[in-house]
Amino acid sequence: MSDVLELVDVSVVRGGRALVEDVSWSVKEGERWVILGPNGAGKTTLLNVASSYLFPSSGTVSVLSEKLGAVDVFELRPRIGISSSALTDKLPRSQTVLQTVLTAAYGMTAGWQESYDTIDEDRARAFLDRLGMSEYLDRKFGTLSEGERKRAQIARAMMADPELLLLDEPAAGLDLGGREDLVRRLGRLARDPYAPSMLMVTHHVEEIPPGFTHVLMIRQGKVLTAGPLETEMTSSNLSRCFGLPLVVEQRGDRWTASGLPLS
Ligand SMILES: Nc1ncnc2c1ncn2[C@@H]1O[C@H](COP(=O)(O)OP(=O)(O)OP(=O)(O)O)[C@@H](O)[C@H]1O
Repeated sequence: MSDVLELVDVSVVRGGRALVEDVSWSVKEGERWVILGPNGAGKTTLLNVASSYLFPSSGTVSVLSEKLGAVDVFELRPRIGISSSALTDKLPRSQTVLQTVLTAAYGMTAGWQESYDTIDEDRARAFLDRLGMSEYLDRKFGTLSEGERKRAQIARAMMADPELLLLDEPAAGLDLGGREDLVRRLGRLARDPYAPSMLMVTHHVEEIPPGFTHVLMIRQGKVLTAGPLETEMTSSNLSRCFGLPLVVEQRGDRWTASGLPLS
């Protein structure tokens, strides 16, 4: 299996402070990773490195077998699909949902032409359908609810046919139904052998879709553990990660966690 991501001794320093420190991490083709950690732990920083938008202060990074610093990032970035609230904020609110997804095929955030290839339009419709957004094609992106926006963004990230899909807190702000709907759809994607390798940042083990294979836990910029979910997703690791006693359980193909009662 080839390397999708290889970080060796990576640190990102800003204002004299390490946001992530000495991170070594390897992601192989086909793996689906969840990145867990408390607020400010460095999860988004890691994702920004993986997306090639942030270069490390020290250490080496290879993304899709290309070494950062030795590759033209403008050729690398179209191979990576990103769904994040930072990107949502850049998408024009007055564009339709269909246009919002279609523009991704051309590496743009805004539409600049009136007509698109039928084949691209068909793909955009198919991705939106897969995310349960068929009824929203002509709606203005800015009028969507939080959950609808998230689903449209994931369809958009898939549009460029990425080899690596990065999801930054895709279920944040969703109600219980919206979360469960999204987790099921992401689970279907995760189990699709033709789907790209996936990295997903979250705060909650309940949001880990079925079919995800690995977990990286990070705290204060340092990796606590990285490996298969079945061996690394333990109460002890999760308690160290979030800094309080937690019990994690697997129920079927989902995870739940809760704090121990105060004595
Ligand atoms: N450009 C910057 N300069 C200085 N500090 C920064 C910069 N960007 C991020 N940080 C800090 O780095 C730390 C890690 O940030 P990051 O966004 O990676 O954390 P996170 O784990 O994604 O957090 P959250 O769960 O709250 O989204 C935070 O303390 C943040 O304030």
